[in-house]
Amino acid sequence: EGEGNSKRQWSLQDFEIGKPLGKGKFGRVYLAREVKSTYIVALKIIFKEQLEKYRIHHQLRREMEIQTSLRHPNILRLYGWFHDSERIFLILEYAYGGELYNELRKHGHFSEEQAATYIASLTTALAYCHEKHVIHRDIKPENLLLDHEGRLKIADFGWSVQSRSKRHTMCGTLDYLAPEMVENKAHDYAVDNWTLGILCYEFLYGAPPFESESQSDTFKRIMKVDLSFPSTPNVSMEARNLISRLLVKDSSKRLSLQKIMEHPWIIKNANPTGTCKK
Ligand SMILES: CC(=O)N[C@H]1CCN(c2c(Cl)cnc3[nH]c(-c4cn(C)nc4C)nc23)C1
Repeated sequence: EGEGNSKRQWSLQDFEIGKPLGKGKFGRVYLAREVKSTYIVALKIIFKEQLEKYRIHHQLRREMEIQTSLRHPNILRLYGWFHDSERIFLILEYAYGGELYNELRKHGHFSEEQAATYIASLTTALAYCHEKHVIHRDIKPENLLLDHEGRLKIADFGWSVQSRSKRHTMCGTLDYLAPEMVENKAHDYAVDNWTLGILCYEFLYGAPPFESESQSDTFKRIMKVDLSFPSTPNVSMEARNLISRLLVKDSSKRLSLQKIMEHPWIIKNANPTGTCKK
C-alpha cells in the first residue's frame, strides 16, 4: 500500500476475515484480506468495553501513535485503524513466519549465526526507536515475529512509552525485567539493552538466564545478576562476553546499542540481510 492509502478511511466491509492468529493482551488478531487489493493483513480487534474496564484508552492510543509513526524493516507496520460502535480495529502487517518463540521451541536453541542475526536486527530496531524517544520495555520472544524470509519483526507496542522522562510503571513479564524495573526505580532506555542480553542468552541456551521455580527466586537472581553459562550447548566465548556486558546491574555500564553492533560476535556471526537460512 502506498502512503496515500494509509490516510484513507477503512471499514469492516473492506476486509474478509480469516482464521484467528492468536490473541494479544486486550484483543484477538485475525488473518484478513483487503478485498480490492487482495492484500493480506493481520487485523487486531479490541472491544471498547475492554478498554473502559482496564482503563487502557491512553495506552492503546499511545501504541497506535507510536506504531503508526515507526517505519523500520524489523518493526511490524501499523497501516491504519478504524472502529465501529463496540470495537476498534488495527490493520497490522502480517508476519508470514509466525512467532519467533515457536521457532525457538522447535529448535531448542538457535545457532550462533541465527542468534546474532536476530540480536543485530533487534539492536538496529531499538536504536531507531530510541532516536524517536520510544522505549519498548516489553521485548520478549512472544512479541517477536518472523516474516516470509525469516526476518525479525517486533510486534505489540502495547507497553511502549513515548519517553520524555524517566519511567516508573511496572510492566512486562518477570524474566525480562531489568533490576531497576524489579526495584521499581526510575528507568530509561537502558532497560532495552538489558533485555537484549536476556534474549541473547535465551536464543543460545533455550531458556532465559534467571529462570527459577518461583517469582521470588527469579527476582533474587535478577537483583544479584546471578548469571552462569551451562557447558552445553557449547556457546562461543565472544557470545558469553556480549551477554556479560549487557547483563550489568548498573544501567549506565551496559554496552550501548552502537557498541553491540560493533561487537566481534555480531560482526562475525550476524547476517547483514537480517534473514537466516533455515
Ligand atoms: C502479542 C501478539 O499480538 N501476538 C500475536 C497474535 C497474532 N499476531 C500476529 C500479528 Cl500482529 C501479525 N502477523 C502475524 N502472523 C502470525 C502468525 C503467522 N503464522 C504462520 N502463525 C502465526 C501465529 N501471527 C501474527 C501477533
